[in-house]
Amino acid sequence: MAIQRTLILVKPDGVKRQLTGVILARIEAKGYTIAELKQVSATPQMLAEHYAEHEGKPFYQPLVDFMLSGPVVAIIAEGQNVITGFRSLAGTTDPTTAAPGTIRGDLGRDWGLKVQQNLVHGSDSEESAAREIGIWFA
Ligand SMILES: Nc1ncnc2c1ncn2[C@@H]1O[C@H](COP(=O)(O)OP(=O)(O)OP(=O)(O)O)[C@@H](O)[C@H]1O
Repeated sequence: MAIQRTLILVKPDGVKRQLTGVILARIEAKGYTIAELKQVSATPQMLAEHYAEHEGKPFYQPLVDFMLSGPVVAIIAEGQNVITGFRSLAGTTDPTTAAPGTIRGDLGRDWGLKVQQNLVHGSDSEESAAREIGIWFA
């Protein structure tokens, strides 16, 4: 498997809870390289592109509003199988049931939080990674 690049976001809940460093440490400890890193305030236009596949779903607008609620940290990570590997490191979408040992499983808290407050995003395919890197690192 060739070296891949993926787009990772530390979502506004992760930034507000000051977990950016912990999340970066887990990415680096896995052996992935941080190729690019920046804090960004997303725009509605960026989020419309990023979440285009979810447009029309009931959670779409709450998700967009949440992603506009504070800065995010955008990361390009590189490594062998990093696309699938990071999603495995992140854990399943819902932090309340994500496995221990994963970012969402260990750091997601049951505060009656919404599913969208799941700390991180990671691209799900090479096509998504290329598209999303274009949005966040235009
Ligand atoms: N049922 C839901 N209710 C509220 N928010 C949701 C729901 N399903 C998904 N989301 C939000 O939309 C995001 C994108 O959904 P998707 O199904 O692509 O999840 P994912 O692949 O686990 O997460 P991501 O793409 O952010 O890494 C999720 O990370 C979550 O923040």
